[in-house]
Amino acid sequence: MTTLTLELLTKEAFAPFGDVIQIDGSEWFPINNGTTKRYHNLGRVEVTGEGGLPIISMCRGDAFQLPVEVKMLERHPLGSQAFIPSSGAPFIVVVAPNGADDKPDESQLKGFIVRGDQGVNYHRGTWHHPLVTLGCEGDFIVVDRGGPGHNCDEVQLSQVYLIESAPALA
Ligand SMILES: NC(=O)N[C@@H](O)C(=O)O
Ligand code: NI
Repeated sequence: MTTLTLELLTKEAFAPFGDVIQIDGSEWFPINNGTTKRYHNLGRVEVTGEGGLPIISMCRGDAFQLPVEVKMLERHPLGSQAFIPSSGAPFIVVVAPNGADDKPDESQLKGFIVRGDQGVNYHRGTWHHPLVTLGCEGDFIVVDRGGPGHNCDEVQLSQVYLIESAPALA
């Protein structure tokens, strides 16, 4: 068993894996006669494959408590997948680049603690752990691919990675 240390989520650190959907630090322009700030194009929705279409869903994640065991990762080969908190719950994101064997490169496994005002948009094919809402139940808006075809590869990791702590959230 190996300890996985979480880091705070930043756009830069997450860039190889996807987009960070947040207002803080993002550019905006005025719309609606100046009464609304539009934070435009914070994430790229990708949909491929015959009959695929972008859909909007919601998820209610159970409250996980530390320590959290990471035993598997998944990826969606046909589309991106975004999780945007709608109830302000923090969550844990675990990602890995693809390895030469077309499985997660565990040597580059990364874990992030995500504030309840940050969302993530996994690029198509990014290896990630399913939703882990931390400390309380959490509601999320999910934007991903609907339609026919196989769109979820799951892989058991070579060992269990243990998340025992998380940095304090600002
Ligand atoms: N399938 C689904 O809605 N969620 C998972 O893909 C996940 O990443 O949590
Ligand atoms: Ni997923």
